[in-house]
Amino acid sequence: MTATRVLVLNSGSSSVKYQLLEMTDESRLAAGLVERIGERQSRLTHTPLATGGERRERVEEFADHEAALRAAAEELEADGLGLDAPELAAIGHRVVHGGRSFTRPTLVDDDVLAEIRRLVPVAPLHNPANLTGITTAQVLNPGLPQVAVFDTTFHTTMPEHAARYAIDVETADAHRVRRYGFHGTSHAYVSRRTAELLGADPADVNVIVLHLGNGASVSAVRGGRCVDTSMGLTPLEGLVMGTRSGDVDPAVVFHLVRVAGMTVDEVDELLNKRSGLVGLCGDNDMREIRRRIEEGDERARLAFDIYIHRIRKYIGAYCAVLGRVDAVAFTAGVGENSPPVREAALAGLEGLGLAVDPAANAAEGPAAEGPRLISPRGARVAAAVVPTDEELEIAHQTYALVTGADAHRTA
Ligand SMILES: Nc1ncnc2c1ncn2[C@@H]1O[C@H](COP(=O)(O)OP(=O)(O)O)[C@@H](O)[C@H]1O
Ligand SMILES: CC(=O)OP(=O)(O)O
Ligand SMILES: [Mg+2]
Repeated sequence: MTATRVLVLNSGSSSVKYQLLEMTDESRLAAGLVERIGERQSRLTHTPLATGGERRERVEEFADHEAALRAAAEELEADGLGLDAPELAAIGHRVVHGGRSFTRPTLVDDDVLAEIRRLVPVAPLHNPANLTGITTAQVLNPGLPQVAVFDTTFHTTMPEHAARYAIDVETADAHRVRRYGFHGTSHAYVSRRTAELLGADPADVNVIVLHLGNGASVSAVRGGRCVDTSMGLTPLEGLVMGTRSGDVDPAVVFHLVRVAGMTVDEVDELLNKRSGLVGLCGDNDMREIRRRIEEGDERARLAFDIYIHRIRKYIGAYCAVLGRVDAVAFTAGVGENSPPVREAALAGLEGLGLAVDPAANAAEGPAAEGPRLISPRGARVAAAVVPTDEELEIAHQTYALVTGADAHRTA
């Protein structure tokens, strides 16, 4: 029997998303999510898509990522899709930080694991979870190929003038301090799909991709290659995010340590977990923030305005970086689902050739599924909503590596 299936694991700081894909037709056989890992009431939801069965839910304590993955494996097993099924060709893992070591998807061995572990200090919320995903899967099926697909890979094409910080070169190099960028799998996939939406070859298209999820980043993509992105040494730089501050004057850190008496770890926690939208208004879910704004809540309004202002600054900056922009693409949880964010991000930018068609932007139901344009006919720069699919992209990369096939093109 030929093994044509790939299991994809996307382990986040407190959640694991997984999907089992049949690569011959790109169908999804099962999908699931374990949330609130480490809390008393973790929740697993599992949808057995192959059988058309009912969605199942388990609310219980999953103390860590290993427990969460074992539970996910049990659910797959219950559908006859366990990790020892002969149809399974490999497991593809999202790994957030690959430093400069990994410029392509990589088959995991002990050296690869050691390198991912070495990078934990620059992705403390993400790489430990990714490592646990790999080591747990290795225990569950020791013979199965495990492939690491890195968030940083797509950004390794950034030129030195975009990737370097203007700090002493020897110090920076000694400690590998530079801009790496993240969400690369999403930026790669969405920029390619945007070119397809325009009916153009990705090599001929310049795109600004706005990945607006809980973590958020923007990239400037010229002819299919990343030339700049907003995240840096770690996923903290750039846009205002759900709980992360994005750009601040680095002296804020010295000030809080010297004047407020905080420890470096406390400042780290402040900027990563108690800042961004949650720090500004107490909520990080854009739906809730919009609801509060409708009720006249001033703190929610200001948080929204700060969030949008930062996005607009990056759009302007990346117009200058690219020189010619063909499209601005919105993706991820907020980018795909929030018409007010898209409208506010592009309002008044006609001078840059950007505009939003209100009806297309607000469309709901079947008209709002899949990649679509939201700019008016004849706009100089296309504005688009292009749903990301990190899992499909990771599955492609993984399958290509283990079968020796070409990873693309996707549908
Ligand atoms: N219908 C919606 N309207 C507005 N925002 C939404 C909607 N659905 C999801 N979101 C936003 O998307 C975020 C999650 O985005 P997602 O890309 O799934 O993030 P992550 O992968 O980082 O967990 C939520 O926190 C919420 O702010
Ligand atoms: C790198 C990063 O920020 O990832 P996420 O959005 O999944 O937190
Ligand atoms: Mg995400």
